[in-house]
Amino acid sequence: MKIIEVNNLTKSYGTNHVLQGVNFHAQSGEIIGVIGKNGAGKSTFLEILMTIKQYDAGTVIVLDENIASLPMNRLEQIRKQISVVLQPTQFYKTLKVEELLKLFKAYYNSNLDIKKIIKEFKLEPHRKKYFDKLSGGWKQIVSLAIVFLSEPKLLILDEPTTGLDPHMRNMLWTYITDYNERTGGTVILTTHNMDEIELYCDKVMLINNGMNEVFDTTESILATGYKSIHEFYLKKVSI
Ligand SMILES: Nc1ncnc2c1ncn2[C@@H]1O[C@H](COP(=O)(O)OP(=O)(O)OP(=O)(O)O)[C@@H](O)[C@H]1O
Repeated sequence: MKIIEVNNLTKSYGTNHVLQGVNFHAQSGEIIGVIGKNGAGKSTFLEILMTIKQYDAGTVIVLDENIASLPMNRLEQIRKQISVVLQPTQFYKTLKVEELLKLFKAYYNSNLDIKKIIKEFKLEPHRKKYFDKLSGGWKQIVSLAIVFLSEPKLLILDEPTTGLDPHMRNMLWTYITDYNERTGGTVILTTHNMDEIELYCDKVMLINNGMNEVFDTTESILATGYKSIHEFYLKKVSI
């Protein structure tokens, strides 16, 4: 199955030509990091893959379907197989963490054990707290725990580790890699943390000047002589 295939993708906001011919593909089971400087177009690219943002030209195939020509009911079926990190909303104010997880477990018809999720995401001390009263990092952790409840085929995460302390980052990556090994699910994410790309991603796409300047395995990039992905990034991208 073609999880994702993107050819010659372009997207402009007025005269700001953000994506100018991006080519990208993701196979089942891959973990791919999308990198680039602030404003490079990473979130725009991910939102197009999530099928929530219009694009100007090119082909975008998600889970074997060309999303340009799909009727709304088919698009909805595709969206059900994709998980994205939910933004905290007003709606969560009235719910405690455990209640929220139970609600989404029912919504996703998930077989996962809430107690296990609470343990794995280190949420025991917070399970009876109102979501709204949590710190930003813990809200992020709860949002991520909800994402995994759906056991998606394709997981799209925009800067999932931003704002998390080192232990929580480590926990999240353990969970992502475990999910990936267990279910064969594909993960596409953005991060500004090059160590995470080097440690955990199979492939990396660098968006620079609107193009996928590099799209390769982290191993191949390092084999060309860079000491680290961090060094690769600094040498490739100018301020
Ligand atoms: N809805 C929008 N309307 C107009 N311009 C937008 C819109 N969304 C994004 N942009 C612009 O498109 C460019 C790319 O933004 P995007 O958020 O995709 O970049 P990014 O690589 O994710 O950046 P960052 O690393 O800072 O999060 C920026 O110049 C931004 O100002």
